[in-house]
Amino acid sequence: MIEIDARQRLGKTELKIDLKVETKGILALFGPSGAGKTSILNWLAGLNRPDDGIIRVDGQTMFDRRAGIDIAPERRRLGYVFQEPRLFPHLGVRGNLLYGRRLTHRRYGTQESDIGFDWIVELLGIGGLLERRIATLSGGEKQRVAIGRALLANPRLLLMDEPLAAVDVQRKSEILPFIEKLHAELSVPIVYVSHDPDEILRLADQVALIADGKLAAYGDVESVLGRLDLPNLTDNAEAGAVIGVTVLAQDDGSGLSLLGFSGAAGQGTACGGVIRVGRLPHAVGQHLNLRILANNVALARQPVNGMSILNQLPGRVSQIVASDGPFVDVQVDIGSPIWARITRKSLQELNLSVGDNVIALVKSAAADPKPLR
Ligand SMILES: Nc1ncnc2c1ncn2[C@@H]1O[C@H](COP(=O)(O)OP(=O)(O)OP(=O)(O)O)[C@@H](O)[C@H]1O
Repeated sequence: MIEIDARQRLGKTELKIDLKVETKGILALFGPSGAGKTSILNWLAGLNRPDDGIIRVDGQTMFDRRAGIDIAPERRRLGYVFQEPRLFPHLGVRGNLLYGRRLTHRRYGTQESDIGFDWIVELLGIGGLLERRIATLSGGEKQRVAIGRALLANPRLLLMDEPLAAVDVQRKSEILPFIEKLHAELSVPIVYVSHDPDEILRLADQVALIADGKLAAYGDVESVLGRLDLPNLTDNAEAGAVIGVTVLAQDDGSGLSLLGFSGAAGQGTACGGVIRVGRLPHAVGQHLNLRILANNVALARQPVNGMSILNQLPGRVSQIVASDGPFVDVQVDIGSPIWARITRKSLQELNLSVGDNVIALVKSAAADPKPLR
């Protein structure tokens, strides 16, 4: 369990967080630049001290202002991966990796790290780099070595501060699968800072949305990324919904993938269905998180003939949220809730109310699924 109940004045921002979460899987700290995400990570690491409050990890008090407890960073048994890999230039790849392990042995007297050297090297795909000098590595390779070094110190918790922020798109797609593998194959829980909704969609189990120094929302990926007010609370995230789907089939003829989703039990509404999207590289049977942006969903009263949109999903209107301006957001329960952003004029012309049956029209190109573990 990670327990944070602390506050700190940081320039103009008052960072004040009350958060208790299970240390399990990946907790994402998500939010716009300057929201306070890194400062929270630094509270956990002991690199930054709250003005008041407590920080506990798995029952051990790391910081308690009033009790005068402030465990030194190196005694907290936390791994830290920074935006820029901070490797020792003189040690080489093997030397950097062994440094983490030696440190653990010296500090905690363990004979052998819980996490084996060979296994980590294989998991991170860095076997071919062991004898290389740090200066000869690409940004993505350096970051993988930095992750390996942090893990070989046998941390109880791995802190990652936007580890993909400093690498280009190509490298990002090279490193992401390794972080997914860490999650799948290691039991080390991770606190992962990011402002990128795609990374959150792909990696997170739980999301704490931080905005202006406060916890604006906390929950699973579906509930946090599915918030209508997401654009107001983040830099760039559009409003939309996240639904869990399974790859049902690959249609080579049409170049499309068929994704199945199931209905929410006991709601008496639609019982799930199939969404067609552009061909995905995933195997049949794989579970994915599919994010459908509200701007990519239209509504109709009846099934529509002679139209380019392939996905016509029957559902029922469950919420209508008006905002300033010409648009309204309509939530439709197609088995899972999705959002459609339509004009106020269309809402009037369709004469829609909560409880009405509608067809949600979802463009195949709109979907951007991310694998779930
Ligand atoms: N030592 C400090 N003194 C004054 N202000 C600070 C200090 N450290 C951070 N801040 C301010 O506190 C706020 C939160 O910073 P923090 O780096 O935690 O945000 P963040 O969400 O991680 O942002 P980013 O994604 O840009 O790294 C910012 O407004 C920052 O300028």
